Amino acid sequence: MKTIVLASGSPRRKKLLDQLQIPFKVKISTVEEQYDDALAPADIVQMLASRKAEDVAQTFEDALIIGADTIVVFRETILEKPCSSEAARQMLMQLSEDTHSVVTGVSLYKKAPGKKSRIHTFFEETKVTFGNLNADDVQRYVASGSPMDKAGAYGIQDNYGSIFVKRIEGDYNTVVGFPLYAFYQVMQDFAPEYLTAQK
Ligand SMILES: Cc1cn([C@H]2C[C@H](O)[C@@H](COP(=O)(O)OP(=O)(O)OP(=O)(O)O)O2)c(=O)[nH]c1=O
Repeated sequence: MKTIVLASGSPRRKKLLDQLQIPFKVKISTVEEQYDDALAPADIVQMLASRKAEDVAQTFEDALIIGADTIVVFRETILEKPCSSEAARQMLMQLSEDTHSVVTGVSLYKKAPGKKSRIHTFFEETKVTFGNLNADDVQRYVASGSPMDKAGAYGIQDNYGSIFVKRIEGDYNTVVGFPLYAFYQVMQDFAPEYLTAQK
């Protein structure tokens, strides 16, 4: 039986994929998120997304495996998940009153018995502009613990986190970690059998 597998431990990605109302499993990949800093952001997220999908694909025979990765880029520097509360506070203050990019890569790995495996990887970018951040608001948000598992130290969907965002240009869901619109477009072309099989 054909299975869709989300190769991600991110609850936000699971929630977004749930919105398509197609059944899927979750299996978290164990790949280390390492990359060469000299690579372009789009190449980094696509490489990591495909590694996550390939890793999880090893345990399935007839499946579509989906990997994803998100990074924040500010003035050509990549901001990952903060390593401490202080790092989170500094990251957020750095983003105040300025525009940064959130880049998410998604990789679809299709495996079927007797057929050659196929992989399709793409990325989406959304520009996010923060307003003038108040130190007390940042402190309160950092104290909530929420920034710690998020690239750039914020979640646009979070309580407090959302009040920093003045404007975005691009798909909101790319910032949350899974560009649902682009994903559905790609699915119709690359893996329509996984959409029809579930209807
Ligand atoms: C900027 C931003 C990031 N994020 C999240 C998306 C990602 O989950 C996380 C970036 O880390 P990722 O390494 O992309 O993903 P992950 O470690 O959470 O999960 P996995 O590797 O198993 O797929 O930051 C938000 O939830 N909201 C935001 O506004």
